[in-house]
Formats: sequence, C-alpha cells, structure tokens
Amino acid sequence: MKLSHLGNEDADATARLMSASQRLIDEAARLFPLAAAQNDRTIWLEAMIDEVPDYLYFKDRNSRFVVANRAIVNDNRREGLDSLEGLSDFDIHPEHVARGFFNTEQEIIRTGRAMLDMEELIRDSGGRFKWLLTSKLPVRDGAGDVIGIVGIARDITERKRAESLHLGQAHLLKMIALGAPLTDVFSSLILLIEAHVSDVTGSILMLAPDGRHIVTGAAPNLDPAFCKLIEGAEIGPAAGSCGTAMWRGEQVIVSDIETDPLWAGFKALVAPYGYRACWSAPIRSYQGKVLGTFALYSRTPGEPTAECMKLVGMATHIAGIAIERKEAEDSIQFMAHHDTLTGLPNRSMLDERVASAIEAADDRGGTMTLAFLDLDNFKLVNDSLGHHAGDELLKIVAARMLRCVRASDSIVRLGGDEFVVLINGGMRKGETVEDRLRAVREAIAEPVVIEGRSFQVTCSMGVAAYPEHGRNATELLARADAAMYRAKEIGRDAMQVFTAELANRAHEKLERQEELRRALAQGELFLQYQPQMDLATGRIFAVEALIRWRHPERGLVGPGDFIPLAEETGLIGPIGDWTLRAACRQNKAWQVSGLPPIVVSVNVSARQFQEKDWVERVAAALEESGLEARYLELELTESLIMQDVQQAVETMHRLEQLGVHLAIDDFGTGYSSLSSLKRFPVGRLKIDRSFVQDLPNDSDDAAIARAVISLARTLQLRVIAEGVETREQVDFLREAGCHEIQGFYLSRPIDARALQAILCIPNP
Ligand SMILES: Nc1nc2c(ncn2[C@@H]2O[C@@H]3COP(=O)(O)O[C@H]4[C@@H](O)[C@H](n5cnc6c(=O)[nH]c(N)nc65)O[C@@H]4COP(=O)(O)O[C@H]3[C@H]2O)c(=O)[nH]1
Repeated sequence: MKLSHLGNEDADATARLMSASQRLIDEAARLFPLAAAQNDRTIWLEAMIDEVPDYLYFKDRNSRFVVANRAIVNDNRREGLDSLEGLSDFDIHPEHVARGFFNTEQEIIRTGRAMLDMEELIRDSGGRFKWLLTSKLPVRDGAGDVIGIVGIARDITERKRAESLHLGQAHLLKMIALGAPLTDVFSSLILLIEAHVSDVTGSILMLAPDGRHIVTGAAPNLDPAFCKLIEGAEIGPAAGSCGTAMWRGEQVIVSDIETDPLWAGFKALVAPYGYRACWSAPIRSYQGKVLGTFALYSRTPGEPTAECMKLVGMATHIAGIAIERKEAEDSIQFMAHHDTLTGLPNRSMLDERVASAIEAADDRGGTMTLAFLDLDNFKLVNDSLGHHAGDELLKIVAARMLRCVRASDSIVRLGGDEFVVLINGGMRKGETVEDRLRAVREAIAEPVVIEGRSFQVTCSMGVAAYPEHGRNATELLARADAAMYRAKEIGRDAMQVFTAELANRAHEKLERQEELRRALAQGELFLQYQPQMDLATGRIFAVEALIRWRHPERGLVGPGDFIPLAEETGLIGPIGDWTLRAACRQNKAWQVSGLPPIVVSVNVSARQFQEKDWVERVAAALEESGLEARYLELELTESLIMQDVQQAVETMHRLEQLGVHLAIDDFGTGYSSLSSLKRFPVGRLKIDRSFVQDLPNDSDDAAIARAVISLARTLQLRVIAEGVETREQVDFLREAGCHEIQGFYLSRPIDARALQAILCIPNP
C-alpha cells in the first residue's frame, strides 16, 4: 500500500495500525493455527470444485442450492445472476424439468438412498440442449440425519450424439437390408444428418441412367418447388453444387451461392427459397462410379465444419450402399422375370402379362390374341452348328419378333425355342391380328447368317383369342398350345387357329393325363419282364423291365399308348421313378429268393434323363432296394443322347461311376456318328426290332444287322438283337457274331412270378 499521499502523522498512525494488525494476525495464527488452516482449506476446496468441469453442487432439504461450482453457474447464468445460492431448479429450468429434478431429490432425502448415473436432458442458458449423466447422494449430519443432497453431473452430450448417430446408422442399414424403398432410406438418412448439424437442409439427388441428367432422390425438408426445378437438369462443369459434383466426381463446396460462378446459371432459381450455401459430395458405387450426390443447403453463407463434412461422408457412403443394394435387387428381379439370352420376359411373367392383356381387352370391350410359337428346325441348328449358333439364332429371332409387334404387345420366351406372342388389340388401319402374326412368321423365316453360314428357320404357331377361345390365361395357353401341336402335325411352318375339334382333343388329352396320374397313384401300373439270353452259353443273364397299365375299363394298355403322353406332360418323371424302384426291388427279391443273380434292364426316357437330379434318383433306387449297381442296366435311346451329346456324356459318366451298366436301345434308328459312339461309356448296343423282323430274307436288314454287330465288336461292346421271333433269325444272328438275343422266340414279356419259374429252370 502506498502511503505517500497521506500526511506524515497520518502515515505514521497508519503504519503503526498496520504493524499492529500484522502482529495481531501473527499472534492469532500462533494461538489459533487450526483456524488458519481451516480457512485455507475452504479456499482450496472452493477453488478446486470451481476447476472441475462437471457440475458439482450441494442442495438443502428443500432442494435449494447451498453450494454450486462454476461449471453449473456458468451454464445457468441469467442476467444479474452470478451465483445459484438460495435458488432452486424452478428458478432456472422450465417447470416440468425442475419438477422432475425436485421429485428425485426429495425421494433421495426421504429414503436416504443415492441415485447414480441418471441420464438427464437439460437446456442451458444459451438455449443448447445438453445431456447430463447425474449422480445424487444424500448428505448426513453428525447425527446421521439427511441434511441435503450432493449432486455431480457430467456433460455427455457428445457421447449421446455419437450414440444416436450410431443408432441412426444401424437403423438405416437395417432398412436397407430389409429392402425398404429407396426414398424412405434417403429421407431417414437426411433427417439423421439434419438432426446432427444445425441449420442445414439435406438433399439426395441421383444420376439418371443416361449419366447426364439429375433425378430427385429425396429431400424431405427442401422446398418441393425448388426440388421440381432441379429435376431433369443436366449435369455439367458449372451446374450448381450437385450438378458439378456429379460431373467432376468430387466434392463441391459453394459457400456463397450469390457470388460463386458454379451457380451463375441457377442463382436466380434458388433466390426465392433463400438458400445461400450448398455443400455437395458425390455418392459412389463400390467401384467408384458416381451414382448421385448428397448435399446440405444453408440459409447463411459459409463453409461447413470438418465435423459436418465427416457426417456428409458417412451419408454418401450409406446412400451408395442403399443405391447399389437396390440396383442389385432390381437386376435380380429382372433376371428372375426375364430370359438372360434374349432379354425377353420369361415364363414367370406370362400369367401376369396374359391377365393384364385380358384386363385391357375388357376395359376396351375388345379382344386379345395369344400365339404359341415353336421354331421348326431349331434342334438341327443346335446339333449341327452347336449351342453358340443356336443361342445366336434365338437372339436374332427374338429381335425380329419385337420389330413386328407394338409396344403394347408382349413377347415372352418360354424356354428353348418356344415363345408366346400377346397381341393386345390396337391395330393399325386395315391391319388384322392375322396380318401381325403373319409378319412375325415372315420375319422369323428371313434368311439368317451365323458364323458365315446362311440358313432359314420357320416356325409353327398356334393361336387362341380372348374371349372366343378361352376366358383366362390357363385356358388360352392350353388352347394355343393345342393349336400349335396341330400346326406341327400338319407339316410345320404353319399357323393354326384353335377350333372346336382341337378343343375336344385337348379335353381328351387332359382327361387321359388325369387318368394316368390316377393310375400311378392307385397302383394300376405294373411291370412285365422279358428275358435276354447269351447265345454262347444259352444262359438267361438279364431281363428287360417293360411297363404295363391295367386300365379299369380298357384292360391291359401297352406303353406305346401312354408313355408319349407321360413324356409330353412331365408325368414321366414320377412314372420313371416308380419303374426304376420297382425293377430294382424285384431284382433284389429274386436274388434274396436264391435265384442266380441277373441284370435288370430299365428304359429311360429323354425327359427323365435330362432331369437335374436323375443320377441321384438312380442312386436312391439302388440304395432303397439294396440292389448292387452292377445288376442294373439303363437303356438309353440314340435320339435321347443326341439331344445334348455333351450333357448326356457327362451324365453317362456319372452313372458309370455309380457302377450301373448302360446300353443304347434302338441302335441304328438314330444318327449316332461313329466318333461320338466312341465317347459314350456304354457296354451294349441293342439292334432295333425293325432290322430284325425281316431277317434273314431282307438283304438290306441283313446288311444293317451285320454292320451293327461288326461295329459293336470293333468297339468291344456287347451286342443284343431284340424282337427275335424265329429259329432262322437266331441262326442268322449267331452266325453274324451277335452275342445276345431277346424276343418272343425266347419268351414274351411276362409277370415277375412267371419269370421266376423260367429262371429256376437250369440252363441247357
Ligand atoms: N413284335 C415283337 N415285339 C417284341 C418282341 N420281343 C419284344 N417285343 C416288344 O418290343 C419292345 C421292346 O422294348 P423297347 O424296344 O425298349 O421299347 C419299349 C420302350 O421304348 C417303351 N417302354 C416300355 N417300358 C418302358 C418304361 O418303363 N419306361 C420307358 N421310358 N419306356 C418304356 O415302350 C416300348 C414298347 O414297349 P412294349 O410295347 O412293351 O414292347 C416291347 C416288347 O414287348 C418280339 O419278338 N416281337
């Protein structure tokens, strides 16, 4: 203290007073050292609690602040108020918030139990929301009575933000995984970002499939009128923030729309909406392709914070995942409903298309026409020029058909070389449905050049019209199908419209199909067996299983009367399975009854053989019956193998690995080439009955039979002649070197029991 301005006397007096005071303090400190320390401790304690960034306070039994540290005072500072002492929460928080705090505290005071780690949301004096993690504990006096509470609260706003962001992200990913609509995912994403960045409005724009124009994705809080203005705009080197970001494939931060040259052409558009800054970042695919943009608009000019751009980064990442997932889903959908080769709708779309064509016809009070179409010589192209050429042909045919119909018509590929054309009515002036279908047929028949070769394919077409020939998709399809079969029957390259006579036939066919299905279910089918003999030993070494139908009215029906229908309708699958199982079971039963083991030979139809799990079914039949594979032979026809040689050879190898024998039935009637025959893992050739029946007198048949026998012997295959009826035939075949015979000469096909009797007779 400076005393120079005082008079000397005053100064002396003052100096004396000061020195006396100092002595007094020193003396007091000497006499009462504890009080001084106590005083210091209070100061330190106050300083200490003021330094703590968490809220720390003590409240009395009425929940009034007695002590409050600087952190809580600062956050609740009101004008003219720099301490909370004597105040309650009702003085600084809204009533409902304060009431909550008050009730909690009164509960603690009443029960004497602490409440720890409570999450509380408050609004500080600056209006900011804060999340607090609060613990409140009772404080007791020396007698153990609760005199108030001490509270400590930590600001966990940042943690809560991170948590809510995390939850938001998880929710979005779940939406994406569950296939929520893209606009819903986008809207939720934008709302999430908007909740975490103050005073911004988000928008997602997509790049149109042409890669040049903008399509709105979502912008739940952006002015809809402004969104409309952006829709369809072209991207470019100076096309606002988003159009430029898509064009450049990089982030574009425009801090002032009014002055930035990128917005020069658009600022007038945006002005009425008040947006002044726009920060945009591209949304990319996993491979880096630009799919769209995520943008934030602000009504005040400026740059985004690093934190904000981090969120934008997260948003573009999630939006990218959502778009890609949607694209993948769309392409799976497309693939499921379209044929990959031609791009035409596939069978799964047929019913839907027919139904909507019928609906449209009803609305117009008009008609619609359905044409079933099958290429006539497609197999030949496939077999002679290979699958690649076949595929090319189908693509060309599909494109030509599309050229002949209107956008409202449909062309569906059913599979293979089968198509359906739906004509929806609306005709050009003077044009009829027949004209349009004729145009389709003529377009198909135009010469085609594939791999340097020029050729021509025709088609057979069956036509049914709504409502004349059928009232729904099933009826119309069945009738057009029936008409198409008729077109094939009358010599192909034809168009046949459905008629009443065809209706009867189709009806009959349906009835017979049902009958056959019932026959299988009710055990009307059974097997007969025809023995096969080794000419060298005279031993019956095998039997052929032949299917029969004991029809309740028609009596015994031979396979020729129902196997083709079974093949056509797919019933051959279950029927073939039944035959295979029954034959294996019977053969095993003969063995178990003590008969010498023989091979059972089972006929396989093409459709059966082409089924994906055919080999597994054979294995299952063996397993189920307990028959060893070497006692089963499968008879495949030449034409079956020739339908798809590569696939057939593969299946044959798998069957060979199982241990079953393979034979080629009806040999000589098909067109197996020598070279392909070498590739087949078969053990036997069967000379077709047609070449045997006129032996030995017909010189052509005799020549063929000799050729087949010598071919088989050269390839080291066994050879069997079927349909052998006479002694002369046997002599001829023996002399020609044939190994085995089967036919009426030995025995007609007979029941298992009768065959058992033959097998019991000792070999001659
Ligand atoms: N004229 C004459 N005929 C004889 C003689 N020996 C046998 N046959 C007949 O010739 C056919 C031989 O069967 P396939 O060529 O495999 O020809 C079979 C076979 O392709 C098919 N088939 C028979 N059973 C089945 C089967 O279970 N599944 C399949 N997918 N087709 C079968 O039906 C065709 C006809 O069978 P079936 O009517 O039983 O006619 C049998 C048999 O009864 C003979 O000395 N003279």
